[in-house]
Amino acid sequence: MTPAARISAAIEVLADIDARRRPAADALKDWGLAHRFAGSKDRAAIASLVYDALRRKASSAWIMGENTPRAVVLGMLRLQRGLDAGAIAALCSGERFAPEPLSGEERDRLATADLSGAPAHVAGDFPDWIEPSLQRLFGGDLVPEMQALATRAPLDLRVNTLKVSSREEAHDALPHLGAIETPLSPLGLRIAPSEDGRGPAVQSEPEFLKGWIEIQDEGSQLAALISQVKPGEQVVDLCAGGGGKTLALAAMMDNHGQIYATDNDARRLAPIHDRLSRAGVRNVQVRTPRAKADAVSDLDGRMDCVLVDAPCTGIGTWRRNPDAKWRLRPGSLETRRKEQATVLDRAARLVKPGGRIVYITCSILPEENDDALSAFLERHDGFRPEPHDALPGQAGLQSLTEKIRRTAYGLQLTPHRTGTDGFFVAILRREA
Ligand SMILES: C[S@@+](CC[C@H](N)C(=O)[O-])C[C@H]1O[C@@H](n2cnc3c(N)ncnc32)[C@H](O)[C@@H]1O
Repeated sequence: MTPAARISAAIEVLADIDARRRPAADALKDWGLAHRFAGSKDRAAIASLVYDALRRKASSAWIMGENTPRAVVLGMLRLQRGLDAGAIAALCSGERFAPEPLSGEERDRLATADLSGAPAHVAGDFPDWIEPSLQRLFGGDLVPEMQALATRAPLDLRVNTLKVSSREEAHDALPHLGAIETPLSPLGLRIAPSEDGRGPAVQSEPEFLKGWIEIQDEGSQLAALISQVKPGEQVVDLCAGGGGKTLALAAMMDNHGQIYATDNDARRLAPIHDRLSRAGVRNVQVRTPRAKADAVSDLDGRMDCVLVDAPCTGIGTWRRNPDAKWRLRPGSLETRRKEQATVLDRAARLVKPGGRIVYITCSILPEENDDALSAFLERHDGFRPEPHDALPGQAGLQSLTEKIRRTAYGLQLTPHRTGTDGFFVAILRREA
């Protein structure tokens, strides 16, 4: 397919996403099935155009003066891909499979594209109804913070110290990936996003299959490190899902002590078994929930650490899932908040006197972070937030100290400040 035909296809897919209010991945898959002539490179390039358009949907529509799939793609080519009006006009030739030629107004707008005067939710590409919440966290940094969340994310890997002695060893075994060391996590390797947004097929690398590396954002690696779990501890990973954090904790504990990994959704937990065995983890007991029974009821009051990687809106991962931002609704935030209260209350019963709850979200909304914790502290006597100034240093992450944003109770990572996904981490200590 020609570059112009790929742009036409991206406009078509965006129209489908809008019309049927469906996830981008589903619309892209259907497009591929209906256009079998398109090869894998074409499909990847179209997906990349669609995701870039979703990242910059509001600002692209703003510069073009209308919110149609065509306007969003044209605006994105200008704002995100840096093409000038002439280059975009050359792509829109109107020839077979190419988009229709630019109108006079489109050409003018592309030539003078400018976001000055745009409201924050347009310049930062996010739904306007969350602006007051984000303003509470970011204040004057709101727009640069949200613009950073609208960029493409790199692919981060975590080196598994249960299998490899050092990050260098894994790095040297994978020279063809062109990875660099992540600046903040001592275990991370980073592969920059490519020009067309395609990543390497890391999951088919022999080193991946041998368990040397896992795909994990640096922010998620840091959140696990901040928990400071140690060999010999008794730990519940209450919202273990596919096990990203579980694997990181097991490596920190060097397979000593015990992690009980559970989740209320057995389907989400299912992939953990293969991942644990590939990673050489031997100190994790998976507790799969059966019907409505509590899978960890025998552990109440006995845990040194309960990790609550809470269900959340996932706003901190919008670089990777840009279509999620336009589907977020106030109702889903309310649902997540109730779930957060439920998991925190469950964690409180598991932790022993002197033990701790590590609360993590991949959100930047205060409602899901500090507010969830202050409501918890109102409901539960005998817990206090761990002073968070010292946490990065205690976790051996001095380089994080200057960069991280501190909130009332926790630490907030963001693409703008720490170059990671948006993660929140706080520790609540149960009094001894
Ligand atoms: C952010 S995801 C976990 C990601 C995972 N820890 C990782 O690092 O890959 C949140 C998880 O919480 C689970 N969850 C939601 N409500 C829960 C509850 N009441 N008890 C336990 N898990 C719950 C969801 O099924 C989901 O898998």
